[in-house]
Amino acid sequence: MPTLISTRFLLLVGESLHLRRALATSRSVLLHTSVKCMSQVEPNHASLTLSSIGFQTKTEAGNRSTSNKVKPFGSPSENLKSKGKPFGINEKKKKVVRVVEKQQIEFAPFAAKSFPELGLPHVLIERLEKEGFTVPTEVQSAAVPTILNNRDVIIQSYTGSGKTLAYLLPILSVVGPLRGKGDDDGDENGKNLGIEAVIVAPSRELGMQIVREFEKVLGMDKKRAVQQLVGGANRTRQEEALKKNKPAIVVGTPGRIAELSASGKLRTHGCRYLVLDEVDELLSFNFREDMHRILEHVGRKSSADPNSNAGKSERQLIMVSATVPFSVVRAARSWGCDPLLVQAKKIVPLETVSPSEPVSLSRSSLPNSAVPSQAAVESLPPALKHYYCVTRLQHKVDVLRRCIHALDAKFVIAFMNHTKQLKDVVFKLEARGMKAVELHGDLGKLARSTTLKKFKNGEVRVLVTNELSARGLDVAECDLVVNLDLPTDSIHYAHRAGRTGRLGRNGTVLTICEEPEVFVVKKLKKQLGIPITSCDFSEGKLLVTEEEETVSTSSS
Ligand SMILES: Nc1ncnc2c1ncn2[C@@H]1O[C@H](COP(=O)(O)OP(=O)(O)OP(=O)(O)O)[C@@H](O)[C@H]1O
Repeated sequence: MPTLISTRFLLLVGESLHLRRALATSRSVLLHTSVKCMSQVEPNHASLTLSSIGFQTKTEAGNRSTSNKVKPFGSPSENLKSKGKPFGINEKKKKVVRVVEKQQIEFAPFAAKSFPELGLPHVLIERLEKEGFTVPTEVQSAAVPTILNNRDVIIQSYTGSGKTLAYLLPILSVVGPLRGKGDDDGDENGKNLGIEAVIVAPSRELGMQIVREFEKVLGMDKKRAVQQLVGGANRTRQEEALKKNKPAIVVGTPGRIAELSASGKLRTHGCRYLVLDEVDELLSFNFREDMHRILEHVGRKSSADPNSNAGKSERQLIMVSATVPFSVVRAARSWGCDPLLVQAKKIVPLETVSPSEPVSLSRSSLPNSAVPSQAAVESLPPALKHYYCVTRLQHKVDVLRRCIHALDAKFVIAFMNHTKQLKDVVFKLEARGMKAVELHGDLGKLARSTTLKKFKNGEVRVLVTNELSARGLDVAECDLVVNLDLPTDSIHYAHRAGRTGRLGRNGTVLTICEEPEVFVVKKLKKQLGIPITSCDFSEGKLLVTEEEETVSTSSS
């Protein structure tokens, strides 16, 4: 079984950049062999376990022998070295290759109890501890070792389950100042490695939030390793910062990244990671041209370079969303290299996902009378409570106010479909003594960030907004989401609802609708496989006005 053995090689040679790059160059061939190898282990395309793709936790190693010094297969140094017969490595280096026997693995760390189990570098774990991150979430337990093992992935897990750290941690294990090996500013020779990771997000708010998450883990003194490149901000200043700070990681919106790349100010051909956060949104028509440029250029050798495999992908592609329609699966198959679908409790090759069994919510695959699938349920945090209240259009804001009082909600996000109506709702709430503020894309960058800050600080109780805030916005304390207008489909419902109940917290979602719209709520209920209970508000209390229907969920 030569292919299986080759994927278990550990190289004893130093971890030079050239070696890493060369290893990366050989990815497509090696990943191909590893998938072949997996199909032998899992002949019926059953869910893969981390162990079946070559991971072992420290705990497991420790259980066998306290003197066992073999690191988990997921640890960054081995990952970079365990690529079998690397392309472009000279014979001398090949001779110092040693085979480490495959460890017997009893279980996979899908619910790891600590970050060290995931094979992250010590320095990174220290930083996580300082910031209060001690236990990985389920999706982090599954995704971190998989990404460290250099696999292209789609990470799908419900809103607020910690998907950002799920890709941020393996990236910081390999690039930037906290990586496993090397000095702060570059490779072993102090040479700057250029941009090594590009993270793309569909909105400025989300882009800036991802930057803050990186900065939190990097710490004050190393935060210049990441730079934001979002639209709406001063482009010249961003260009100057790129030159001065020489960041290893950039996070931005498609337009600004594509613009800077086209102008030659952002060089990403040598980039090792391309992350598409909220990938289903990035696939939308609006971003088509910019995404095309990004996918064609980031981590791909220029055709002008005679020594390169022009256009050949060396980058590792990481796609992320709570909702993964089949269009994303199709796109991932063509952009990625044998991608895996990583969910909280299972990892499967994307090849095994079919349109009839969607990964999660899919417009096309959920007919009107769709029976809810387990996958659909997986887009929403389990602890959320869903209600709807029927009223006339002119009374909607009053119902909103009564709901806030009844639930004593402190951080409320109210969604509407049209920007022009936001101001009116803010005005009505303020007139009734409730502090509110509007947030939408027509506001300037500064106004948007000031507004968000006010909401996060608790200076205002209600954020009245549109679809702009539905994706990714992370306000941990948000305890109530209200749909003042119906979302256009179940995907939009899921992302709006996901602004509350983050990371296991409780949260309530209320949809306020008119009588003729009730059938839409019932349709959402079926598609999402959740109870959405009819309610009313009276004497400062929430009253359930309908027997909760039992919603059957297929547990396939
Ligand atoms: N292991 C952890 N321990 C404690 N807090 C965590 C952990 N992982 C993530 N968090 C925090 O949980 C919050 C939600 O994480 P994140 O925004 O990454 O969720 P998400 O799954 O990407 O949500 P969405 O789908 O809405 O974008 C963040 O504030 C993050 O800092």
